[in-house]
Amino acid sequence: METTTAATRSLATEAVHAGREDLAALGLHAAPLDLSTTYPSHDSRAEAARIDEFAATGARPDGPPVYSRLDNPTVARFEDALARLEGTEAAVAFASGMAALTATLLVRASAGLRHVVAVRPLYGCSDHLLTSGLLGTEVTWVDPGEIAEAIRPDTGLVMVESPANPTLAEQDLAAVAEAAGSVPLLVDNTFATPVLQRPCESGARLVLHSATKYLGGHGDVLGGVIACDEETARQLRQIRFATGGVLHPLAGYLLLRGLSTLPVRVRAQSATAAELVRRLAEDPRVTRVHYPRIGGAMVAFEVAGDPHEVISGVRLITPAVSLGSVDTLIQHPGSISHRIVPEDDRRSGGIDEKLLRMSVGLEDVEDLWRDLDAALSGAGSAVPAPADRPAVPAHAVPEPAMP
Ligand code: MET
Repeated sequence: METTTAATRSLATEAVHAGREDLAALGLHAAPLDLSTTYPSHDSRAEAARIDEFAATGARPDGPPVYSRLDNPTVARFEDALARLEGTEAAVAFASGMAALTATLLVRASAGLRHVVAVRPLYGCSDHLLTSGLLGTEVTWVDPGEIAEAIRPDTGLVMVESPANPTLAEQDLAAVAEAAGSVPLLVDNTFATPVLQRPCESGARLVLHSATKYLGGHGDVLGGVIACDEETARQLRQIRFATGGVLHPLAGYLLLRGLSTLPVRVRAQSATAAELVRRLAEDPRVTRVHYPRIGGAMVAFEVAGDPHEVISGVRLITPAVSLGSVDTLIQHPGSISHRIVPEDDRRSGGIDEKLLRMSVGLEDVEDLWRDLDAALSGAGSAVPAPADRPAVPAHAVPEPAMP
């Protein structure tokens, strides 16, 4: 049931082996980290030919690399592994998820297809990039049922995020792909990860990840990636070379390592999230809980009281934007992740001002619940801000008991 269409090996096996098949033959166990920005060659005729070939096709150059804005072997390992997990022919990595989305929009706009049809909510900065028209694109925001009728001759992309940031609203991806017809569908799969959902199996042509989140998994690497067919990957590589939004090789190294534990992290974090959802749903201090049918480690909930008091009250849970790390994070989308989206647009995307978004980590569920329970009661709301705080240990909340 976990097999990908591209291989007979299970997802768990691919997570630890994909992108590393040549290591034993190289006499290596861990993937090498190649930090070279440039590569020596006495054969400039051959280098010229490789550059010509890349400019003409966007295919990954054969032979020795030329320059790291064009191609990097460590990043390529991460790309190969992610493509395998998503069941796509290729993947192209970028400096961030926003760089990945930018490159996708530029690929389509450079073909004269500047119009995008999109469904709210999306991650706040994705919404902003489309709404602002910063890249010369134009967006039509629609309900899922209106996609087909919104498509125009110059529509280059249909975009959805499912489960969506921050409400966890889900789309029927097969129905959306059907409605998109011949227009490529881009699905932001950051929240689900390929462990829970592989959008290309439902007809999506491109899958976007903020690799910063679950793929990296430890809150210490910024990156983005598009998984897609090789023809699209070639266009994305050409845009990446021209605009320079490359992933750093150290980030590529960390992301490849992060993929090894992605299936176990997602499963363990999802089990804890499901238990927290059960408790939140029964709690009178919580007016609504959002949790997707496919599961996952993201939980969103609306509180009866002041959501800012919950943020100020957590002690074990980190009050910070971002998600997908081994530790639990909580944030107020109206103030941070979706602040850049105008309030009316937030509302039309179902983002209530009482909504909190929590990314559940690998801590013990009882420790998390104790912290959340205290924060919901406003127990920590009287604690002064760090600058005014007397010299007490930062971890005044008891350390989690070890089993
Ligand atoms: C800069 S705000 C958001 C970062 C991240 N994409 C999130 O949704 O948390």
